Amino acid sequence: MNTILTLNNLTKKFGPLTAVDDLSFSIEKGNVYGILGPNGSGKSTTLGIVLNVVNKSSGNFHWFDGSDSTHNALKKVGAIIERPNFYPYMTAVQNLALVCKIKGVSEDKIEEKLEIVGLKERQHSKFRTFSLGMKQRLAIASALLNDPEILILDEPTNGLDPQGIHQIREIITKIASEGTTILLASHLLDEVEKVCSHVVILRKGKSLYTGRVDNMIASHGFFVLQAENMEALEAELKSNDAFNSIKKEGESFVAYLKEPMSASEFNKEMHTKGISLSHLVKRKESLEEQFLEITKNLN
Ligand SMILES: Nc1ncnc2c1ncn2[C@@H]1O[C@H](COP(=O)(O)OP(=O)(O)OP(=O)(O)O)[C@@H](O)[C@H]1O
Repeated sequence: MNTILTLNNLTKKFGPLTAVDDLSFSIEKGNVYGILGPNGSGKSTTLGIVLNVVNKSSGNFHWFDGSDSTHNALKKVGAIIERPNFYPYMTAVQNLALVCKIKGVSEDKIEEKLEIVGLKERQHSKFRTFSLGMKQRLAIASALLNDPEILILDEPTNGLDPQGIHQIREIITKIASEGTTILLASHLLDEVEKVCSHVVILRKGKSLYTGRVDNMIASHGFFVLQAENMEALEAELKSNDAFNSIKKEGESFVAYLKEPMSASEFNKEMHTKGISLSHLVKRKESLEEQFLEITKNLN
């Protein structure tokens, strides 16, 4: 049984607004999935539906092979879709012990899970003394207490400082490397590129792209370039992090972008580096245009 979650033509309407529009994708075991889209694109609503807190309007979804009720299947799912909510005057361990009682799982795992999220040393500190990043990490430990098949996170790094963001991303990567499937919603392209193997890009509730992140990155387009000084151009392209690869084609270099960049941006950058381009053409696949349209609203 390798499929964790399947969505078929899932749709959610709030009055006249279609928040999730005919969405279909599946989640396979062992991968890290990102649902990427700007605010209001339907990420949280999608998560809410599959977690049984929002009613769908049409379409369907099922967990695992579909033989269990959603209610039972969700016992194998760990999810954080709201701000972590623990008792401020209780310690990390005491809060997790309470979660174990509520979920009906053994307290044996508390130490191991605190270790995974880097909170073992602070296990006896009261929740109210925790930074936002620590609170988020405790929430992850809490969601892991029943050894779920899949961990679901809604905007896991929202509001955190750069160090907190880095820690959370490292923890997600570590949990995934140990075999837990992950589904996270994010409005940050950068986050999805860093953490996820697969992505569903949403705009206005519709999926624009579903597939591997590396295939998506390969479709940012490419520049066809010539310069007065081709050696200087080649050296610059080789050292420029914006490109996946470069190749010589006739009199030109072809440079494949790994991140969105317009021709005029690149031209300006070359100009400031003293490289005068005599030929600059950008070619892009249609996905890239869709992608840029989404990402211009991000960050
Ligand atoms: N309970 C509700 N009643 C009416 N409209 C809603 C409700 N919940 C969400 N919406 C609308 O559905 C659309 C999708 O919202 P959703 O929260 O799923 O998007 P999102 O991508 O998660 O964005 P954000 O990151 O801002 O939460 C938005 O236009 C939102 O205003």
